[in-house]
Amino acid sequence: MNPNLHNLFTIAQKPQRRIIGLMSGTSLDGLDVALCRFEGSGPATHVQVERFATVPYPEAVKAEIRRVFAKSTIDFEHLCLLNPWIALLHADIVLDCLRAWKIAPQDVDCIASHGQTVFHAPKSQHGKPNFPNATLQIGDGDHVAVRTGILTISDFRQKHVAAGGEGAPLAVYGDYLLFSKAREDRILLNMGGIANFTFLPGSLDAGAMFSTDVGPGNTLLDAFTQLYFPDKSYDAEGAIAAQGQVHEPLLRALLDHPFYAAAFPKTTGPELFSRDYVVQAQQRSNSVSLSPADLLATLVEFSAAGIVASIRRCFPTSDAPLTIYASGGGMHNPVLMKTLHLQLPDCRFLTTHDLGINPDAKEAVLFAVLANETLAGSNAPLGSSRPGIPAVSMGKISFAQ
Ligand SMILES: Nc1ncnc2c1ncn2[C@@H]1O[C@H](COP(=O)(O)OP(=O)(O)OP(=O)(O)O)[C@@H](O)[C@H]1O
Ligand SMILES: CC(=O)N[C@H]1[C@@H]2OC[C@@H](O2)[C@@H](O)[C@@H]1O[C@H](C)C(=O)O
Repeated sequence: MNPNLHNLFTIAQKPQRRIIGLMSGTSLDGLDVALCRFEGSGPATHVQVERFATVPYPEAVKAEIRRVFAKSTIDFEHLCLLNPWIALLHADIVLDCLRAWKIAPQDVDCIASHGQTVFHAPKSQHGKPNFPNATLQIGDGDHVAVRTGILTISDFRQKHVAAGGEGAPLAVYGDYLLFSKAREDRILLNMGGIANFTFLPGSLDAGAMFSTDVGPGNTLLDAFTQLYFPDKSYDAEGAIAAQGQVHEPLLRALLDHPFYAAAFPKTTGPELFSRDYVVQAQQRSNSVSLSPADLLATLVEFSAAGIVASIRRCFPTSDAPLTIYASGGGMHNPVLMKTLHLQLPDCRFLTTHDLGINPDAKEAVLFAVLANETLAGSNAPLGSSRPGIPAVSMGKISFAQ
């Protein structure tokens, strides 16, 4: 047998596995690195996050990624160069973390590498009838594996698309395995660049659960903060937005898009929710000369409105109090959180910390869960398939040798 396959077989059969989950999201703030210890798989998955770090990207790295990120016209050579460059950057960050944590690479069984999304194009967004759903993540897995010497599973989204999904959100698979609870309906709300949520029914019925994007989380807040305040990458604590007033006509114009009426599950990205999107809404609502504070206040309200409307669509009346477990950078924005509290007064807000997972680490952990399933789980982590949520295992395997 090829020794690589023998090694894979051995890892798959171990009672415990150490997997590093890597996530670099749409905010381009840095790489999340979660060292996880797994026991079991499927509904019997038990995960402990042994170490976690967010390693911020230097401005120069952000600038390189921004040259291709969510743009329909790019320098193609630059995209080609970024594919291995990002992989090597991520590999070196892993090696640095392991050194700092005093853990040898040989003591890690696998890296689960999301890579960097550079373009997301579900059919609903690209609108070209002869082309399928598509999404592109770069940061080649072979480069991560060879540089670190650690077996790497990467490029998780392509199988989802190939099997009928939009390539996102993949959170539903991990959320179901880690956070479902009998007799308790749960919402797992992640507020990254894009906001999404997973509904986990207390019935544990795999056919009833789903996750969906709901619109922008922080992406527009970051984009306009960076435009007006070039020395800031985001509006820390919502300090600028807190000084502004919501402009209602602009808010209505922002919400006037077919994405909001489309059925669940659905996905989106900064390709749609861009500066242009806001400028066009400003033109339609005669609000082009809004102050930065009023614009940011309106954009916070816009993010909150997408989240609230989607949750209300699932739960128009709240017979029993619904618990929302928040994660992602938006939970650190008090203005956004206050708006959500006000508009969902019947919901109880906790964070995934209350479920044993650091909310900043959650997405990186979810990719480690997907890798654990690919190694040791079944072919169908959810046990049943529903439109847009195919029952498939995900990720491509790269051997280190
Ligand atoms: N203290 C804070 N105050 C306000 N906003 C914050 C704070 N901390 C983080 N954020 C916001 O969270 C963002 C980062 O969130 P996160 O890391 O969850 O995004 P991501 O994983 O890149 O996105 P996605 O989940 O869409 O891929 C920052 O860019 C910023 O907008
Ligand atoms: C194409 C892509 O990278 N989508 C991300 C993005 O960031 C948040 C939201 O948009 C979500 O759909 C997805 O990531 C999470 C981790 C997911 O797949 O569940």
